[in-house]
Amino acid sequence: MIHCEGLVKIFKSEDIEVVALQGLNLTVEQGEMMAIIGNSGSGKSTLLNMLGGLDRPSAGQVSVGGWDLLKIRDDQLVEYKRSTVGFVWQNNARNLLPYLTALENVEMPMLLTGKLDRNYAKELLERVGLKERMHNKLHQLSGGEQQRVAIAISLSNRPKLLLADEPTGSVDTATSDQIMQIFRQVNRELGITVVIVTHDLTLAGKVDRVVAIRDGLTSTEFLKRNPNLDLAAAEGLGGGLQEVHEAFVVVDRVGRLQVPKEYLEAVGIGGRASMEFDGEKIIITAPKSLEGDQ
Ligand SMILES: Nc1ncnc2c1ncn2[C@@H]1O[C@H](COP(=O)(O)OP(=O)(O)OP(=O)(O)O)[C@@H](O)[C@H]1O
Repeated sequence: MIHCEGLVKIFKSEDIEVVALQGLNLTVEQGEMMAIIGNSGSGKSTLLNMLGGLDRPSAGQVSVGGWDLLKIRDDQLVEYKRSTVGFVWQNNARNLLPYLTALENVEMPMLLTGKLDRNYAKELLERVGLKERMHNKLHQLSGGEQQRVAIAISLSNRPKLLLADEPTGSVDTATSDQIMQIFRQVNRELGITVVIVTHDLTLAGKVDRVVAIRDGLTSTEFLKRNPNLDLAAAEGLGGGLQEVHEAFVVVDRVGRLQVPKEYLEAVGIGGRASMEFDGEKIIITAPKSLEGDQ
């Protein structure tokens, strides 16, 4: 569904250049539900904006569902956004119109694309558990309910890919669980690929695969130890990333990998390292010739 290779995004202003993505590789299979984690400034939102067609990459390869997002023309980009992706943000005010009802809010993007389907809009609101509230105005709904309307809106164009940027950032734990359950259902029942960007490690513990981004590159990948483990069981384990997942370092096609800074500092590696292969393990140490200087 998603394929990024050597993806680069550079922001340029007057005389400053920020390299937000430095050659990022990422593959997401159709029908996957996965999370992307990383510290503030690591490039998560930049990546999501590229995938959502909200911003253009500077270089590298990025394709989503057969669309080449580097070469895509502006008119094709409009079609891509209409037909392929749905977006959920932390700040749902960006998606919603307060003076309209929940149902009218879901119908609005359908009206704009000339594809009004009231029954489908109602079905989506039922899917997110708002059957009884669909005729309420937005300001009569709680923050969590509004976020669920935002999810229904993101599905109104029948996307193949749902992108969520900190979707539970401003709701309580119970609502956050409810939202994750909705994502899981949408993923399983409608076959929509779901990519969630988050800081929240307990949230990340509830998906099958987590990819960590550091300095605009994928660094570590966490895979669920037991893919059959359901959400409730994962919660019983604390739902944390380490309990549920096993961590792997990401090695790209040409053999590059990121060694965590703490490890490098602990063994005193600066600009160079020695590497040995003992037939089984690859051992990276501080350069032999410099050992005396450490
Ligand atoms: N429009 C922009 N112009 C200039 N620099 C930008 C722009 N957008 C992002 N950046 C820079 O790119 C880098 C990555 O930012 P990004 O927002 O993708 O990080 P993030 O991981 O999503 O962070 P957060 O979790 O705080 O949202 C940061 O150094 C940021 O300052």
